[in-house]
Amino acid sequence: MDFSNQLGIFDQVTASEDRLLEDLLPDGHSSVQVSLSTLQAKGVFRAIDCQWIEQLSQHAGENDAAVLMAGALCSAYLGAGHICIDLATIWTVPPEGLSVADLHVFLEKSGVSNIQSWRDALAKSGLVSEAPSAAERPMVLVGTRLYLYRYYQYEQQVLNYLKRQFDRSVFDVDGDLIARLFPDKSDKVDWQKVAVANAASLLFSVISGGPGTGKTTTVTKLLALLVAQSFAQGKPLRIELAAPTGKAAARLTESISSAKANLPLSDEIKRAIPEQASTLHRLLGSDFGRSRFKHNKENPLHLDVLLVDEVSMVDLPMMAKLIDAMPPHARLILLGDKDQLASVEAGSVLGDLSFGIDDVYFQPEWATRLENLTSESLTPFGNVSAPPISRALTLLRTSYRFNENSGIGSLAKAMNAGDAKGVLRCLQSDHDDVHWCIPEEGQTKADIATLAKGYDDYWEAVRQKRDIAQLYAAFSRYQILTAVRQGEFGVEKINAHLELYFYQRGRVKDPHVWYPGKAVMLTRNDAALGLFNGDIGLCMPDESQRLRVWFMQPDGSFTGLLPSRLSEFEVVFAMTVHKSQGSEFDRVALLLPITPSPVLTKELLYTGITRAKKDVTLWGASNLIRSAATTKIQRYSGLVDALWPN
Ligand SMILES: Nc1ncnc2c1ncn2[C@@H]1O[C@H](COP(=O)(O)OP(=O)(O)OP(=O)(O)O)[C@@H](O)[C@H]1O
Repeated sequence: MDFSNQLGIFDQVTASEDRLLEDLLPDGHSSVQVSLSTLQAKGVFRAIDCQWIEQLSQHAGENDAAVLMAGALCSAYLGAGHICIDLATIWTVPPEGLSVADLHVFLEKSGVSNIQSWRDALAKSGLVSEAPSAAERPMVLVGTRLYLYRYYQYEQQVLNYLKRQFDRSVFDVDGDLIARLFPDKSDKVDWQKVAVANAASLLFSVISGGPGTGKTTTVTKLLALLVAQSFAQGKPLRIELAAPTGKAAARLTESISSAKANLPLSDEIKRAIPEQASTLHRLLGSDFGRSRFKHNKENPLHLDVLLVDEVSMVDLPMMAKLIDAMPPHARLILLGDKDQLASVEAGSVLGDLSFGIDDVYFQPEWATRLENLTSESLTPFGNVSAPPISRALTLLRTSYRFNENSGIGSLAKAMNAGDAKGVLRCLQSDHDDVHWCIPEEGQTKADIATLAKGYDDYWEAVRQKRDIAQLYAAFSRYQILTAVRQGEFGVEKINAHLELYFYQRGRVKDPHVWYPGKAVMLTRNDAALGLFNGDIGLCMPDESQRLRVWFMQPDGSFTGLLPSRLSEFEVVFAMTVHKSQGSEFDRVALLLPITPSPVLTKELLYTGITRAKKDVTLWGASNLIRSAATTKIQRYSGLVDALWPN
């Protein structure tokens, strides 16, 4: 039951005052229920967290407030993207909306006087198993970390897979072929070449890099090397390409096919490198509505090599299921930008895997092996304290899209480094490709007319009834990105204002119905239509003048659907930065709210800025930009400690 609805005044109370509220609640409710309801009203817990705890206490008979409070925190943190909670961390870094003092009052009321007593209560509970016990209980305790059982299992699946890879033997790699693929020599280390030699040596590898660092170029050469080696051995490879969203899959298809054209290899080898990428859901055989995929340990994927792009968007459950479905002999190559926002759902797998890679390179003997294969000077990068995971990782460190003088490149670099002064300096400089719009004193609304201007070309294409491919191209050249969903500067209001503005300018006849040029984004996967959350559709008449919503397929073709067939979607002249992951646009307008928000982090701004290929305009006040640049997202999991022990 949601007690907080009965007591709106909870919003106002602090932990020390909520004792009074016990008198207001119906008889028979314990102080833990009061605390949970108070914390729900404060936004620390969601209704679902409290319901879960109520079930645990009613059906499993758990009455220990220390356990129930920890369970609710575990559930709430999962909702915020964490895989687990750490009792020791929470003790000093309380959840958003609570002071340390308040948290301690709540915990004391739950019988917790220190971290050890909290841990002891959990260890004693019948609801908690203590690792390495395999007992299946709702929660698992590992040191001071507490997991919901299923998430502990996901993490273990990933860790066990990685540990198996660390023990595997290393493949022979054709160094001459690598030299052919990378004919150019320079004084600096060619990290693309190193990445190819590294990934070709292993069954599991990660290639990470910022925008334009040549991830696709590199991986296309890697696939070429693997194909050429397999031809030499007379064993053709089954290669599959995948990405988390339809858009990202379409982009991977496009980039692989253009990168292939430049390969200095025979047509036979080029033909054997596939171009067609699918979504991870489709690859695994999504059984929409069920959490289990058709492909799993019992029914593994039929492939020898799997390349997954945009891995920063892959959450922990999806990664665990993917790994589960990999045949033991097959190679898994993960590609992505470790510094981008983590997945919408729980975990930050790519960030955790590549946690120390900025500073830690390879174990010395591995650096020597790669040096022999590539003729690159890698000895200086040998590091005795590099953990086994470091062997699987290569970071591409040079951007070929943004040179030293590029505004976007410099802005992204400063943001990524958390260098607030550098960010502001870059915004104030006279780079052609970076613009800064500062809200005026007292401004409460976004400047819709200026934001809308970026769509002039698109509306012209709509007016001229250009074909859908041209329309799509025009739409993809510009995008307004918002940091938040709600409020005057949130995506919902901005889209509503934009539609109204387009209506007032005569571009839209009636914004309340479907109209030519309406742009929508699906907000749910739709198995029947073969469409995915995040897919973008543009409304235009077909040959018989019936309005249809056109979606681009991963192969670049278009499917037109009657608008009535779409159920869950939203207008997408503006989209959130989260939804823009996996896409790039020539020009981006990145709109920040005018009041501080916890979502304003360096990862969010970095992701938004790097969606722009040619031009970015940042709308926001300097204090918010400064604070975002120095705020880093932290997602708790056990992966970093397990993989990067030093
Ligand atoms: N070693 C190189 N030398 C010169 N140009 C390169 C090199 N590697 C990549 N490029 C060029 O840089 C651009 C970006 O390369 P690529 O698309 O492979 O990067 P990416 O990291 O996949 O980019 P994205 O940010 O779009 O994911 C392409 O035009 C590519 O041809």
